[in-house]
Amino acid sequence: MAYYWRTGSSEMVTRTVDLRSDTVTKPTEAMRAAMANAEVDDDVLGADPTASRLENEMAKIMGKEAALFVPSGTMGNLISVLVHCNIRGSEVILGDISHIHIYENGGISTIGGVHPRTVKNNPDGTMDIDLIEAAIRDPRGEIVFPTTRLICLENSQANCGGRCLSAEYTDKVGELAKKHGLKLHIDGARIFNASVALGVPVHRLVQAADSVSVCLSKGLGAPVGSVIVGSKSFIAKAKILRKTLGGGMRQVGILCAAALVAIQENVRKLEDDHKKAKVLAEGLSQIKGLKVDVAAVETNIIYVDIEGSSKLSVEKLSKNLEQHGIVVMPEGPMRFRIVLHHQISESDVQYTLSCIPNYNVPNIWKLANTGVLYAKHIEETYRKPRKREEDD
Ligand SMILES: Cc1ncc(COP(=O)(O)O)c(C=O)c1O
Ligand SMILES: C[C@@H](O)[C@H](N)C(=O)O
Repeated sequence: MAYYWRTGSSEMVTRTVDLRSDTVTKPTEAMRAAMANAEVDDDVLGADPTASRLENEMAKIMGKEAALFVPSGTMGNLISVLVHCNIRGSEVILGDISHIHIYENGGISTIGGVHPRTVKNNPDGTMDIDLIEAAIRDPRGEIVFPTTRLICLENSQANCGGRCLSAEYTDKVGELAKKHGLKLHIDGARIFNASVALGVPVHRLVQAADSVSVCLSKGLGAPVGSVIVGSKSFIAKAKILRKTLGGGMRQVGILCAAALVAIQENVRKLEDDHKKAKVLAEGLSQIKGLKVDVAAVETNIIYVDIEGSSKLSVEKLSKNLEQHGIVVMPEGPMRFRIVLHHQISESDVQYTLSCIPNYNVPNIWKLANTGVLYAKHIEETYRKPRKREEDD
């Protein structure tokens, strides 16, 4: 949605700063060109050549034997859990605020008949390893207990604010899984964000995992899709389940072509997303009535709490921001979420801050030493009609 914001003069300024999620990016010109020229074939009857290229590329990058393109991260997680837990009465251990448990309609249970066993997510995105071990069912109790078959991690952990799980922590969970004959799946919707933030290659971060679901449509900026990676035999079973769920698609190379561009062009932009998130979090933390844990902002996600004493509310603040063309994701009456992505520029960050009530502009100077644009530039930038920006 484009918003009109009347400036002091007669011009109208059209500007949208969409901070709801990193799923909102629009395909770049390069992605659109790749889609238009994609080599395609029927990916159900055989193999779409562009889909195969993407799958081979992703398997290599993630250090796994094979990969499979799927329409969404939700389907990627569902397929992975159901392949690992293909026996009735299976149970999966996962975080109590993990995406699989909170935002996927309970699909592992409603469709897969898999029982979730939650362990509390710590603020840093981890689950205590001793609590994971304590949650593993004792096989001697089989007459009353489900059977634990899988542990799921999420890296970065979105509901904890995009916190990153280290390779060492993941390895420890992997060792625990092996010790008990379990499998390990990682919801790696934003695994590339974690990799860049930690300075650890993705294949190292997921080394201990039997399967990973990687979103192409988030920070990587592809218009659609995810990829699951794992062993050849895992992917063979996943492919059948994908078809069962209706995820087998025909000339899917059109979507995979954009994803290949995303991998080539956007991984290198993630560090900037994280920097902008930090600057924005820093600026927000200085605003009376808002609470932000700046230190906890490790990647591209910021959670903002409105203090009870403040006259602000999420409803009021969102309305105010929307009048300036800025959209955020409400997470409750006094909490909202902001997610940075490659189509949010540094000046968008400063513009957002300058549109928040109680924000005293001089603070921007304080932020200036973080290499952020000056208030004057904002004045110039937002006071004249802007050209349509394709690739910010
Ligand atoms: C951590 C995490 N996992 C999985 C998903 C599901 O991805 P999708 O929206 O493509 O189904 C999301 C959502 O965006 C997510 O944030
Ligand atoms: C809302 C949630 O489902 C989505 N994964 C996001 O982060 O935007």
